[in-house]
Amino acid sequence: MSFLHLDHVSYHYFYKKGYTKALENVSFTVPEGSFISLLGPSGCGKTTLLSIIAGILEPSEGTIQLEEKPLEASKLDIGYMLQQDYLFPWKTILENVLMGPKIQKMQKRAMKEKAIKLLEDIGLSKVIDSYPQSLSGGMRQRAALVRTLLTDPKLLLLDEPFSALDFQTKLKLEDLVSGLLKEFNKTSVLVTHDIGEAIAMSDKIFLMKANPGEIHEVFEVPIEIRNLTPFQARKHLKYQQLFDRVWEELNSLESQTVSR
Ligand SMILES: Nc1ncnc2c1ncn2[C@@H]1O[C@H](COP(=O)(O)OP(=O)(O)OP(=O)(O)O)[C@@H](O)[C@H]1O
Repeated sequence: MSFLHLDHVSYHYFYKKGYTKALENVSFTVPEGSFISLLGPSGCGKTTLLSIIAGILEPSEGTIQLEEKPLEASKLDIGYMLQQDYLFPWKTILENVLMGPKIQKMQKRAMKEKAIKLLEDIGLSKVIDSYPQSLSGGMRQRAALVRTLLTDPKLLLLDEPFSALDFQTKLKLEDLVSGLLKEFNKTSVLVTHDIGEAIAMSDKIFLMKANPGEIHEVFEVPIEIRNLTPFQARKHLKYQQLFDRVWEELNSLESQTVSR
């Protein structure tokens, strides 16, 4: 079943004296339980596209369907994970993950138990009652992930969630997040600048180009890599081969953008 479907989506930002074609004719389908990445040079419309899927921006043209219903009619919960963790410094980790209007409306005791279990699973059992400022960047991002997963969204939108972390922490978190998303059969869309991350985590990569923002090429990640953890995937020969192909294409797109 097509879980998420975009049909000829365009988005234009208007100013007093003109407009920018941030997205032009973007169409693709994401099956349930799969993980796709949006990769491309700066300004190709990745964040705009994610905001449209989240329902924050309305497309200038085209339609979006979730579970075969128009996005605006869908009751589906969408989770968002960003580069910044947005934890409140005056609340403990447990209080932070239980924040949010949706969680507040749910059964308090059951949610608290679920939150503690998830925090334990993700290796944060010792810091449940600590404040965010005493945690490392990776721990804070793990807490933010728990907050996102707690409402049990079927669709997860990840906007460069690992880009502010050091390399080692990022690799560990990629494995953790990928494992959890597979276990709970989530459908995910990741925005990233990192080719390796896109290959190691995704089923498919949509390489975008700028001016106007379009899908330039779609790369299928070989099944041999998809069955591995992201860390193991990075050591596979097929990972290297795909890395080289995507690198070459991205480089040529970036040089076209610079020479404009
Ligand atoms: N609020 C805005 N007003 C006007 N133009 C905008 C606005 N936001 C983005 N744009 C323009 O739309 C285009 C796409 O921007 P977007 O931020 O979606 O790209 P991106 O691929 O996410 O970029 P980056 O990788 O640098 O984050 C760019 O040309 C950008 O300058």
